[in-house]
Order: sequence, then structure tokens, then C-alpha cells
Amino acid sequence: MSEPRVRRAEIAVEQAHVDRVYTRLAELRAQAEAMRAKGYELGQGAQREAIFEQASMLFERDMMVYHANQTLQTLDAEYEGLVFGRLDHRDRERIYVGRLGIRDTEFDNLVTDWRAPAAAAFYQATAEEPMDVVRRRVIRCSGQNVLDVDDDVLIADAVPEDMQIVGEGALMAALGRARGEKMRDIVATIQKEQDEVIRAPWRGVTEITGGPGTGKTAVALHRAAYLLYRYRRQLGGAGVLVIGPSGVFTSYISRVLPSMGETNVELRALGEVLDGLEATRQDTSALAAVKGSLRMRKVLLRALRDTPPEAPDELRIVYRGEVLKLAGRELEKVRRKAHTQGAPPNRSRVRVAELLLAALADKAEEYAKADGKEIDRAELITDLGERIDFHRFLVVWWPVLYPAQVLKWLGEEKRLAAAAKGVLSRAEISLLAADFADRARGWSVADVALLDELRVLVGPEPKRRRRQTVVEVEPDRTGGGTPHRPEHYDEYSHVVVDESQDLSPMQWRMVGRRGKYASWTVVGDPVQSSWPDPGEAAQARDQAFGTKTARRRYTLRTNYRNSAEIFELAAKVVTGHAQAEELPAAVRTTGIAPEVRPVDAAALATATQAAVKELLGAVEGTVGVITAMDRVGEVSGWLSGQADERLKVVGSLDSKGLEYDAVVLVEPMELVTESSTGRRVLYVALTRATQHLIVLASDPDWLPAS
Ligand SMILES: Nc1ncnc2c1ncn2[C@@H]1O[C@H](COP(=O)(O)OP(=O)(O)OP(=O)(O)O)[C@@H](O)[C@H]1O
Repeated sequence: MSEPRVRRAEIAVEQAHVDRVYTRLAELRAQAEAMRAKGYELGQGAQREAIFEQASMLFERDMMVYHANQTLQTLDAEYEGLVFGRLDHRDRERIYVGRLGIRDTEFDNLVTDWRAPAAAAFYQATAEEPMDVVRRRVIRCSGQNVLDVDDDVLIADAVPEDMQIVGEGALMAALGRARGEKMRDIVATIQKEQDEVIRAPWRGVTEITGGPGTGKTAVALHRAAYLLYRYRRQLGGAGVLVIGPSGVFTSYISRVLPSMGETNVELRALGEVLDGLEATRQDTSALAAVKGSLRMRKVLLRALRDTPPEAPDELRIVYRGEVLKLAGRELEKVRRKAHTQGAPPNRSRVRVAELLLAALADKAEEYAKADGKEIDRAELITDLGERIDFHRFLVVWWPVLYPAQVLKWLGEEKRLAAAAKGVLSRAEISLLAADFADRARGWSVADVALLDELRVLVGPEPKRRRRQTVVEVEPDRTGGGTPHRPEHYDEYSHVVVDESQDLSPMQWRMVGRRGKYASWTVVGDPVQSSWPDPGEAAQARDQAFGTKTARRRYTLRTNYRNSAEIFELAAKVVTGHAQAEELPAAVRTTGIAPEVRPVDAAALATATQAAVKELLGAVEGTVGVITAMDRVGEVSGWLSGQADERLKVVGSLDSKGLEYDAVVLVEPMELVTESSTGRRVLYVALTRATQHLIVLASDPDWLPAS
């Protein structure tokens, strides 16, 4: 038979199996629906029964409805591309691999879940170690229709006469397909080195490094799905947290886990880790470097121990006709004493009242002694402690502290200078004070870690005020919080941190608090780091991991995103900033070289418009325009006439983790100069494109002479 006829015949073979699978799926769906309906019926019946039976029937109803809903949700999530692989073993046994395990009515496997041990050979078998697999087949479907098949022969001399082999390279075909707005799952084409990481043991800390496009994000997400499948009992209840660099990024990856039927995972951007906040604004790199530094802990601690701006500077209270007065210095002595006892101020209010009453009693004793009298100390303390004017004083002198309010105080340069004495430089103090004073812009991503640190330092708000959140806004977690978890939940069983090379030490502390009891998967690429002090960040990261001793490291070495032509250009900008072994190998050549276009600065707008038009015509998928952070608004304005939902304008830092079919990079030199780690940020920007890259540059210095 000719190759197209063989292919058609093989597609028909697989279509027959896929049809059986979907017929069975429809039966399972119908069963789950019937169970749900029965559950509701039971609930109706409960209303007519005695109270005890009612309770147990309602419980049973809830369980039935819950399980039925879970099943329906999973069946629906896995519908698309349900079957994607087939293994033919040497002993002629064959298994189909898919997103979900399905058995027929005889309990024979129609599909094996990709996470099950029996499916591991689909990813791990190679020609060198075939694991008894003669042929591995990737089946590509759209809905219930088989579109194509692609085979790898792993034991050439064991291929039986009647086995047909079709196509080559399911991976290359997958990589060549157009990119959409959301990341795709890679479950059908996971590579061996990736599979090892996905299936690594769950305990302890798993670190994954690798250059751009090596699949770190894809692997981390598949690992989360795998761990929840294999260790649901240990990990499922407490939940898994995935941290990404930005909201744009978390939205980009948001489809991957639900498409694998996983809903028990919470995705949060770094600006959303603290409940009640969704910060997206990025600080300048100089400001972010100060805010992220561990030195800020000391500054914050001193700031909250300072006298609140509204605090009265003396306490006067009349007791039995005599005015008792504590002057400013005496009050400050009490404040210092209360703070040195170490409890968070919001927890010390009773202790502070006791200290103030003791100071008043000392004062009264002093006066009485001068008059040759005696006082009943205990009685005085009880009497004054019940007085309304004493409590009025207390609430303004030792108010409940809110993190947002303490940070705002630091907008006053004098106050910040006092808190930062010997810790920050004068220039850093001025920079920070000016930023905190300008509150109209809302919190930045780096501020969130400071607010979280303060949340812990000030302690919980007293119960009756509990409804107010630490940031004085009502929580609005449309971005994906889980309502059933308590506020500031810190009991996740597993935490995944993506783009981890960019977490500041303060951000590591914030994330570490959420993972006190967790095992970790940490994904990053030091060469893409935009954080200026990796040593300090590493120390904070180790602290976040706590005492977990099991540590395993993996390196991914193949760049699946960029064409070899694009990556060759990108690698040039980090020459001297990275070791050769830190750069991955891009294996896909497209024959399309990236274009560097010298442009006059005055003609940048028209050049950008022209490049965008060209690329929208050249690719089916997305086109990204990447600029320096403070140019995003301007460049978006240039392109307002070219509305196309495939087109996105994004700032350098926000392009982390994303990818487009084609990229226009505007003024690369501005990315280099916008921060002290500019070359690395430029490297990130240059590695976002899968097929086409156009660089528009008025200044040629961005590209080192080779
Ligand atoms: N095994 C695979 N099969 C198909 N596609 C893959 C595979 N591995 C990675 N990819 C694709 O390669 C691209 C890059 O993957 P991913 O974004 O996870 O890389 P990354 O290492 O996180 O990159 P970066 O560090 O640049 O953000 C994605 O489109 C992903 O779907």
C-alpha cells in the first residue's frame, strides 16, 4: 500500500477504538447523571422521614451528588483528545493511553490513564531501552475524530509482518502548530527527560532548571496533575498552590490543569498571594531591589514599633481628685518595654494596658509618698482599668495596626529614615519614601510581600474586627481564590513555584509561609533572572523550604519553543553572562531567520505597525509585541488601529513565561538599560517566539559584536 493509503487505513483502525471509548464514556456519563438524580430523590425523601433518618439520608444524598458531580466534571474535562497514545508490546499486548482510565463493562482496560504506572513506558521507552515496546503511536484527535497517527519503532527487529508504521515525529508536528492565547497541555508528547521530572517522588524539594522553552512550566503543571493522581490521599485535601510571575502568566497557563481534570489546584500570581490583593504594577528595578531585600524586615519591624502618627503624647487621668500624668518619655518607655517582650502588637493590647496601669500606679504611689500617704495599688489598677477614658486613650495610643497603614506611614521620609537608619542608604530611603507617599497608584507586586510580612509582624486583628482584611479592602478573588479555604491559608500540601529565579528574598518569605508543611516543585532558569542578588534570594529560598532534606535536581536541556535560528540570536546577548551548559539546544529548524531591522527612532511607530501587519499575515497564531516596561502604553497606542485578538503588547518583565508564534521586539537597548540585569531580561524577550522574530532597533549596541 502507498503511504497515504496505509495512513488512512491506520487512522480507521484507531477511529474504531476511539469510537468504542466514546460510547463507553457516554454510558458512564449517563450512569453518573442517574446517580445524581437518585441522590436528589433521596434528599426529597428525607423531608418526610424522622429526624435521624433524615440526617443520614441527607448525608448519603450529599455524598452521591458529590461523587456524581466529580465524575461528570472529570469526564467532561477529559473529553477533548481523550485517547492520544497506543503501545504495542513484544508479546502483542497493546494498551491505549489517554487522559483518563476507562474500562469496558467486562472491566477490561479501554484506556489507561497517562499517570498510571502501566502508561509510563509511553514516555520512558526509547530505542536504547525499549521496555518491551515495539511500536509507540501518538494518535491526534479533534473531538471524537482521529485526525492523524505518528509512530516510533523502538524494537525494529520485532515488528510483526502485519504491523504498519506511519509517519515520523509527533513531537515536531506538535511544536510546529500555531500558538493560541493559552498554553496547551503536552500530555501526548512528553519527552523522557521531562517524564522523569514529572514522576519524581513527591516528598521534599524537586528543583527543575533549564533554559528558555525547555518545557519547565509545562512539566511543572503536568507534575502537579501527576502528583494529585498518584498521591491524592496525601496531597488532595490540603491542596496544591502554583505560583507564577504575573497575572498574564497565570491566565496563560490556567487551562492546562483543568484540561487534565484537576480543579484542586490554586494558581496565583506573585501580586495575588496575599488574600484581598491583586497587584499588577511592577516597580522600577531599583525600587524592586530595595523592597525585595531582606533588609526590609528590620525596617518594617522598626516602623511598626515607632509611635503611631496619631498617638497622643501624654496620658492624663483623674483618680480620686488627683491628676495622674504620664509624659511623652514615660509613655515611650512603656512602649519600648511592651515591644521588647516580643509579641506582635495586635496581640499585646492587654499586656500594654497592664503596663500603662502599672506606670500610673507607680505615679500615684510617688505622689502619695510625697504627701506621706499610702494607696491601695490593686484597687487603683482595677478602678482605672475599667475607666472609659483610659480605654479611649489606649485605642489611639496603641491602635490596632493594619499592614497597609504601617506601609503608608513610611511615605513620610523622616519616619522611614528613623526606621531604616543604618540599614538602607540615603538614596534608597528617598526612593522608597517617595514611592510610599504616592498611594494613588495602588500597591505594586513587590509591595505585596511587604504587606504580608507586616501582616505576620503586627499579628491578627482582634476578633470583632476580623471581617476587615489586612489590606482594608474586601477580598475579591475573581482571579481564582478558593472560597472554602480560610483567609491566609498556609497548609498547602505541595507548592509549585514557576520562574523561581525572579523571586526576591521577601517574596520567598511570603511564599514560604504558605508552604510550611508542603513539599515543593521549584522551576527556574538562573540565566533569565532579573533579581540582582541571587545569593540573598537563595538563602531566603532555603529558609522557605525549611528542614526538608530530600532534595533532587533536574536539568532540562532541549529548547522546544524557539526555532534554532531564533535561539542562536538570543544566545548571543547573554554571552559572558551564562555558562555554555546553561544554554539549551534548540532542535527545530524552520529555515526562517530572525530579522534585525535598524530603524530611525522617529520612525519606530510606523516600523512597528508595518512589522505587526506583516507577522499577523505570516502566522496563524499569536503575535506579541515586547517593549521596555515604561513604553507599553505608548506602543499600544501605535497599534490601536490594528485591533486583532491574536495581537498582544507586553512589557519586558511581563513577558516572562509567555510565548507567541511571532514577536516584534521594540528597541532592545531600552530593555538592556532599564535595569541592572537588563541583558538577561532581553534574553527572556528574545526567546518568546516560536517561528518569527523581528527586532526593531535604533541603537545597535544591544547586540554584542561576535
Ligand atoms: N514534550 C513536549 N511536547 C510538545 N510541546 C512541548 C513539549 N515540551 C515543551 N513543549 C512546548 O514548548 C514550549 C515551551 O514550554 P514551556 O513554556 O513550559 O518552557 P519553559 O522552560 O517554562 O520556558 P521559559 O523558561 O522560557 O518560560 C511550550 O509551547 C510547550 O508546550
